[in-house]
Amino acid sequence: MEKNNISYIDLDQAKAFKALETLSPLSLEKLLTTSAIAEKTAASGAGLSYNYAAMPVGEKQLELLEQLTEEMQLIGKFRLLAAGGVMNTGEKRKVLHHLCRSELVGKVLDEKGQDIGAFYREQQRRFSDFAGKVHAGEITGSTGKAFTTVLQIGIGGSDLGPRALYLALEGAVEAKMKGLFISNVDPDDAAAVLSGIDPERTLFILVSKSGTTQETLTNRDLVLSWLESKEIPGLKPGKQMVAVTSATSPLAGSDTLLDSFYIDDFIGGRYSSTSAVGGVILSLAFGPEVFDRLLKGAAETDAIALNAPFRENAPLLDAAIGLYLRNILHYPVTAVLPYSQALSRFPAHLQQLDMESNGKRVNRDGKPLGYSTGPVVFGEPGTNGQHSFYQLLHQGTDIIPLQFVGFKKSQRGEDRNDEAGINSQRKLNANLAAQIIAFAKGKEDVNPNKSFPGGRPSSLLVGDRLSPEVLGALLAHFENKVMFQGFLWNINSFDQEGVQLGKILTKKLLSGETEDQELMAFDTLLR
Ligand SMILES: O=P(O)(O)OC[C@H]1O[C@H](O)[C@H](O)[C@@H](O)[C@@H]1O
Repeated sequence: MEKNNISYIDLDQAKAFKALETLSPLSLEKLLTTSAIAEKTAASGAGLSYNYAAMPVGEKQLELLEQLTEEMQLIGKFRLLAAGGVMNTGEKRKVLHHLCRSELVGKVLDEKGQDIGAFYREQQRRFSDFAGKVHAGEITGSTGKAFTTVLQIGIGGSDLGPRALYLALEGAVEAKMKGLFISNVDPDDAAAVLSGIDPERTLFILVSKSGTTQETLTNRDLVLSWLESKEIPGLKPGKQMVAVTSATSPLAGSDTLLDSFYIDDFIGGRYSSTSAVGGVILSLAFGPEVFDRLLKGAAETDAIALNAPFRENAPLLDAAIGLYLRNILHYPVTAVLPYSQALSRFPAHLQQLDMESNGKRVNRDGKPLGYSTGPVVFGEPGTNGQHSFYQLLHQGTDIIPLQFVGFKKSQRGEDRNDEAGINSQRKLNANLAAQIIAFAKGKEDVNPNKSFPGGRPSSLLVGDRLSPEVLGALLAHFENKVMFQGFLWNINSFDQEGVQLGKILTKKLLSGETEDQELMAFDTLLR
């Protein structure tokens, strides 16, 4: 037992988990009733609700899952994390992305006694003030023209979350600036984006927490050279750019740039969308007040995740049921299917959030695990996915649990009734409801090729409309679900050693230091 009365045991040592393993699986068809649909629901933030009536868990499973969350002390671990506990055991760091939204359990001080939350709020005040001055024309491009476009240069957590949130907000609120993104080191990415912008009116945001990421530094240099190449009188490339980085990075304190905004090492890349990493572009593109609304929604979900009892705690329930699917029913894959085109890049963000957090094979102390951990995550918006991979989901040989997301209203409210008086939003959600039932119940047919096995589980997160608050809640729902599952697997969800080897081999190859014959042979194929 460590201090704070928190103990860390592997999942397969938990009594409740062993008891879960003894239960026989339940028939989804028997569990799925209209009363279950009415009752098996829990709240997340900003009015989001999580329905798990089409998941294969009955009363006994839910009781044992609740016991498991208590035995593994999930809430105590969350409280410890939010209070500044060193929960990133691989890098010996605190994990403080929640602090960007609220002081969930009060102030958090660093080793020098500084208030870390105050630092985050000061940075938010700075970039909010900066955005206001850009919108007012008080801050312009180096040739005196107003900025109309904001272009983020970053990759991984410095791109996926911010890009997903930008696209999700485009239809929710009036944009003040056009947002664009360059991430891949593939020169065609930058060339395609740069071909469509006005260099004098584009503000570049260079985002790299470490300040050392090869793709981002390469694209920074490419953009600065591109600006130089335009030979526009008076244009100073560095003064068309701001940086977002950690105070310890080589990019910190650059005086060649227009300004810099900071995060610290306690904000992990895939958890950084509610820090300056997402906040600068979202405040410039939509206004600081919109970013504030997003933070408010996320804070509501954080509070539910920390304080609500199990059956009323959507992130905790979602995490526990996901554990059951992964470690009792042994499903290695899950799909997140948002029935909202605005969330087109949200599954891509969740791939990094979930798979980079929980794609681990040793526990938080480095001991190899004897059970499965993070699932493969994929997804596309509905209804498009129905015309792509739903064949496998319905009639394939493997069961893939599904996580649907839906909204009662469209964002823009621009719709049309057809001759039967049915509008597009109604058709979108009728498809969603129909898919849940088709997956769960299936359909028998004398022709095996036309029969649907059913028994394919799904959950549904539903909100009224995808507003900034609901988007913040959705983001925090999955961040907290991933965190809780990491606690259940007793792993460190907050470092990412698995991405280092590829980088090392690339660096050796490019510097001519490698002696790996096979690596050089493949490199030759590509030159
Ligand atoms: O923000 P940066 O330091 O440039 O890192 C960008 C990304 O690259 C790393 O390889 C990690 O896998 C990600 O977690 C991180 O978000």
